[in-house]
Amino acid sequence: MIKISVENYSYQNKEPVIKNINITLKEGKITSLIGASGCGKSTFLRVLMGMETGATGQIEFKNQDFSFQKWNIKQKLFSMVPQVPHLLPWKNILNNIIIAISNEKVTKEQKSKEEIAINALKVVQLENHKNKFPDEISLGMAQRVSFARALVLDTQAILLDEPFASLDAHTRYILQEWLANKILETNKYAILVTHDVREALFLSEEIHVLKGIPSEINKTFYNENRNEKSNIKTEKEIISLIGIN
Ligand SMILES: Nc1ncnc2c1ncn2[C@@H]1O[C@H](COP(=O)(O)OP(=O)(O)OP(=O)(O)O)[C@@H](O)[C@H]1O
Repeated sequence: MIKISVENYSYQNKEPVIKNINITLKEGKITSLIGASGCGKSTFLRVLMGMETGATGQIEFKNQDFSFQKWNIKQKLFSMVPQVPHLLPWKNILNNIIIAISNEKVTKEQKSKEEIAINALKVVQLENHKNKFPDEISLGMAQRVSFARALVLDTQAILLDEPFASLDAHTRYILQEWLANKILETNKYAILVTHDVREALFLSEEIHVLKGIPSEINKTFYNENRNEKSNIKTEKEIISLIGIN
């Protein structure tokens, strides 16, 4: 498991945005964070990515403690799938993946960066489209490239910042199922930030509802039967807790 504790984070000495968010990620499972717009969900992921510095708290993984004071963008624990794919329009799909590992060292025994990237494209079933450019593929395909870019880094955990929000219902459903299976098969850890209560109930076994600024965990739901359709009562309770900021 990965134990995460963000005690405090504020932007440029302003009021704190996050206060005492403690969560534990479990292998092969997706943990969801849900909360009103502006409550600090993306900030939380950015702190974990090392994109925002100055947070206090720590991360514990395999009996090793990592303090946020020493945390930075070069950490190998987390990679992120953002809300929109942010592909480089002048590079083809393959090179959009390769660039994600451009700073990684490839040892003699390892495969070439191209092979690593092609394997990631196979996982998202896009290897036949590797020579296409971002404007030649659909949004759903671009989002799969974005998943491949996170997978290629082979980090322990994947942070998902509303990755399905801009997709049509059909593509969203297919990618959601695919994602849940991938996390399970590869024994990775994952955090999903979403506004969509049904998505959280469909994909995750633990759902934390955040509230307030600075945001704190208001309530945690344990959703052991995540695939069951009988979640309407829980769905209504979560919606009533989210409120607005
Ligand atoms: N770069 C920044 N500098 C200063 N304040 C920021 C910055 N980014 C976000 N904030 C503030 O931090 C708070 C949390 O923002 P954040 O984007 O993390 O919320 P969120 O829960 O992800 O919102 P949404 O669901 O709308 O994406 C907000 O009050 C926002 O205005």
